[in-house]
Amino acid sequence: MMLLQLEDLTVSYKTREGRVLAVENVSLPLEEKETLGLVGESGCGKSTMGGAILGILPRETKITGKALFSGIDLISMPSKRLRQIRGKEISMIFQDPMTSLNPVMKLKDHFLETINTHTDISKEEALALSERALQEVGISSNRLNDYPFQLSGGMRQRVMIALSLVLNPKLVIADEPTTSLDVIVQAQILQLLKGLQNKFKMAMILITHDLGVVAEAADNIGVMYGGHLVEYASKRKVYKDPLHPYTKDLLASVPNTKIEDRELRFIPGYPPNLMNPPRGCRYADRCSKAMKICSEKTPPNVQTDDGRLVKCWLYGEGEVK
Ligand SMILES: Nc1ncnc2c1ncn2[C@@H]1O[C@H](COP(=O)(O)OP(=O)(O)OP(=O)(O)O)[C@@H](O)[C@H]1O
Repeated sequence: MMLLQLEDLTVSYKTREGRVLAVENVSLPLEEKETLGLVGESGCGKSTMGGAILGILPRETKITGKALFSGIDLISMPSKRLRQIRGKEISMIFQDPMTSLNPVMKLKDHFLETINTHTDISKEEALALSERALQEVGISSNRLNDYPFQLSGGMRQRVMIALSLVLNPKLVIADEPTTSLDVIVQAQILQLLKGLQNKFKMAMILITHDLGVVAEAADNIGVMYGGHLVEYASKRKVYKDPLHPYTKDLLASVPNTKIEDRELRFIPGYPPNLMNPPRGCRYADRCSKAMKICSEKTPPNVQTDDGRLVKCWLYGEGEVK
């Protein structure tokens, strides 16, 4: 069943210098229990999409379009109702657990706060729930009396995961959950997340600039560039047969130990400034396949017969949106 459906999601930040069009006309589905990997270079709008779904962007941010969660639109929902959903049905894990954990609060108080916001169970029950959540992430329950600084980076991220799972959400949005960790800990955390996701049957949006992370964990992949969703497909199709020139270039720029004699390429140029985005395709000035129309008109969202989406003039008019 469909858990989340984004429809023409558009987000612009208000700044003193003008509007920043961080996300434009993004539509995509997310099924129950699915992992969607959202990838792209820094500044392409990935975190903004997560923030829009969670309703945690600055107040003056303009959001249009829909984010239908079990059929109910989160974007137009009153903030009080959204607060009830956030932390319970949809939870989040951020890159740096130190900024999300309160340094002067013991771990148990973090858990109690989350649980008390959403349920009216007794303190004993809440503590028992917290202990179980900690054990799920491989941390001994006697750590509940510790402060965040008493834990290593990897353990703090485990605590964040336990906190995000404690109320059994339907969706977890994980924004660069392993980026601040060293490689071995990264792999462990990713494995832990996948294991818990299977066990608790939740869906996950995994936001990352690291194609290695999504190769490991995602079912479907959304590739973002300059605020646009330029490609959306199953992981297998994205890796085996990418359609968008940006996806191809991105894959070619990833070191792959399995293909030893391949030449690694980097993508020359820079992503566009979203304060004043170029007309047409955002990738046109870096794209080796660019045609005249690419810098004149925004490409359509082309829906392929096998359920993929690509936003590129190379694939014709498609279903023009
Ligand atoms: N609070 C804000 N006010 C104004 N502009 C913002 C704000 N947050 C993000 N932006 C801008 O919105 C665009 C998208 O940023 P976003 O953080 O969503 O991208 P990202 O792909 O998640 O990148 P990163 O991985 O670096 O966080 C960027 O141009 C960024 O500068």
